[in-house]
Amino acid sequence: MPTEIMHRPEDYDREFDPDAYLQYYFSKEAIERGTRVSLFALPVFAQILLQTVPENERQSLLDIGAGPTVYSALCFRDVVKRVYLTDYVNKNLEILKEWLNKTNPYDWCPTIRVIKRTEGGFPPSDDELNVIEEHTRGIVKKGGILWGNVHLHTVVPELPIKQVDVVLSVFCLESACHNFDQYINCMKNITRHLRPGGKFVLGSVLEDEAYNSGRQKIFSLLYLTEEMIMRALGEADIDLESVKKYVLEEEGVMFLMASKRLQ
Ligand SMILES: C[S@@+](CC[C@H](N)C(=O)[O-])C[C@H]1O[C@@H](n2cnc3c(N)ncnc32)[C@H](O)[C@@H]1O
Repeated sequence: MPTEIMHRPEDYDREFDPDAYLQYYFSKEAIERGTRVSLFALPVFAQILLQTVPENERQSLLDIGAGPTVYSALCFRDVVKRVYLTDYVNKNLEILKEWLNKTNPYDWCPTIRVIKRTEGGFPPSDDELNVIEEHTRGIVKKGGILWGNVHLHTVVPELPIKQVDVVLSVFCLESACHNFDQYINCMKNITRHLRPGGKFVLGSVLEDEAYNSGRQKIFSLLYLTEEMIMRALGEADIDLESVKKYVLEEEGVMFLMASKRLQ
């Protein structure tokens, strides 16, 4: 048996394959094989924001480490007016731009169907799916597709700090960090974009050290416990009393939403 190569955080630009990732996690077959837990958690958080935050306080959302995926924008399409999708890997940004310009054949309808199922109501028609995707394109056009690096003080250099209403990051930090000190630092970097009182949404793998990014290309993960993540959030000005979290032990993931402290 060949030994699998373990890719490291510094290998993303060279080794991450957006097509393999989408195929493995978001193709019709993958979605039917086992639903992505993100597609359960994010619509629930979106609904909470819709019901509890006044419209003028939820104008913008920044997804850090979106990869080639647009599901965050799909889930929050009725919550905010502008979505910024960002990633470190230029190949991912190219796929996102192709989606925006409708030149990428990738089919997001299976994902939208699952999001709609979580949201409740009747199964959507094909026309409804198209309307949802078009509306989502509109809010990403108002925001943008931008490069970012969680190791930078200003993660997305084109965006000012302390301005965004909702910062979201799913399965990114544990991919990008070698050790816990780096993780804490990156957590501070990403929440710096959030305005005081803004909402932070995090999806994280728990207690694992590697994942398959598609076609058996394995990347390392920083081993994290729930306690470590809470400690990092506390150091990054997140109000720990405000944390609403879902821990899915079987899946080895945690999703949470919390507020940034007012000062
Ligand atoms: C496991 S994928 C998650 C993608 C997407 N958020 C999702 O939920 O499917 C990890 C992502 O983190 C990005 N990433 C890795 N290092 C990064 C860094 N230093 N700064 C920003 N993003 C990074 C990768 O390019 C990749 O898109």
